[in-house]
Amino acid sequence: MVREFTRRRKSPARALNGLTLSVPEGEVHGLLGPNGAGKTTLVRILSTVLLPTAGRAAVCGHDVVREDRAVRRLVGVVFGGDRGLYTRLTARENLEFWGALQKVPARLLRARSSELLDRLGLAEVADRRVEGYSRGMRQRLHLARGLVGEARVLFLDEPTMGMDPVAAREFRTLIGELRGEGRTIVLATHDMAEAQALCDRVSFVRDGEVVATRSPHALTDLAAGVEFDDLDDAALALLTDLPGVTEVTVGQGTTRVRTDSEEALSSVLATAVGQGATRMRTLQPTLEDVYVQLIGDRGLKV
Ligand SMILES: Nc1ncnc2c1ncn2[C@@H]1O[C@H](COP(=O)(O)OP(=O)(O)OP(=O)(O)O)[C@@H](O)[C@H]1O
Repeated sequence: MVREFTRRRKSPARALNGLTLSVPEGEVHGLLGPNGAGKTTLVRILSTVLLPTAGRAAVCGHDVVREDRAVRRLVGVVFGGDRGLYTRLTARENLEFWGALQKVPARLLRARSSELLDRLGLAEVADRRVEGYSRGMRQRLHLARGLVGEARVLFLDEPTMGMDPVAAREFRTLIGELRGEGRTIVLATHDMAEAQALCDRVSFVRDGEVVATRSPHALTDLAAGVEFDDLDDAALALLTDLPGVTEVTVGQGTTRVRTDSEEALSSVLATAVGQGATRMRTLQPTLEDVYVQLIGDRGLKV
């Protein structure tokens, strides 16, 4: 899929540059990538608020352009931060407003709003204006809003942004529950631990393209590495030249070698042992290591 934004006196900005992605029903799929990679643009197209410049996308078999009404009935969108809530209304009024827009019949809407407010721990404050809510409460209300139309597919764009750790953990538990109900969830996040904890698969997005899609477990294999205590220069030179070695760093008395596969890691181990290495530790890579390896440092600094 391609999406361009026209700019004054400049060539158009290409937010999506031939991005291809397929998410099976019931999966929690993470979108990871630096600022400006195109994650929000993708979520906006899939939730029908933005048209693609070229290419096609479908949600549960419905084309997001030709069958936008059907898609809107199926999806819920939850943005992080303060976007999209009416702060002068109460939580209940916000939900009833959004539900009415989604054409949920009035009686059902009242019952569903109460149920959601209860489920998300907002029952006691349901009739207070949202302007007095903490960020965590607002985020939970956002999630309720995404669910008021009984969405089968949820798009969450940095949903725990700015939440304190306890609120974020509670929120993740909720997302786990929603997954348990068989909903499909697409989660754009900058939080590696969050992606690792929640996602069945993650896609790394860079410059409007998907650079890799794997399970968090398989992705961390990508960045597999090992640390040696006692390597001489000859051994170092041999290791550096092995296929699949992506990084060799020498620190105080230790050498870290990272590879792009388990296979490459095996040949690193065999070579190092052949060169007399005796002390070694495997490095447990995190998604953050993979992110830096695939995307570079850029995204983490912003
Ligand atoms: N309405 C717009 N007008 C012009 N350019 C836009 C518009 N929306 C997005 N872009 C550009 O498209 C690119 C992708 O932006 P997008 O918001 O999709 O990235 P993102 O991956 O969600 O980033 P972040 O992590 O910061 O939310 C950026 O270069 C951005 O400047």
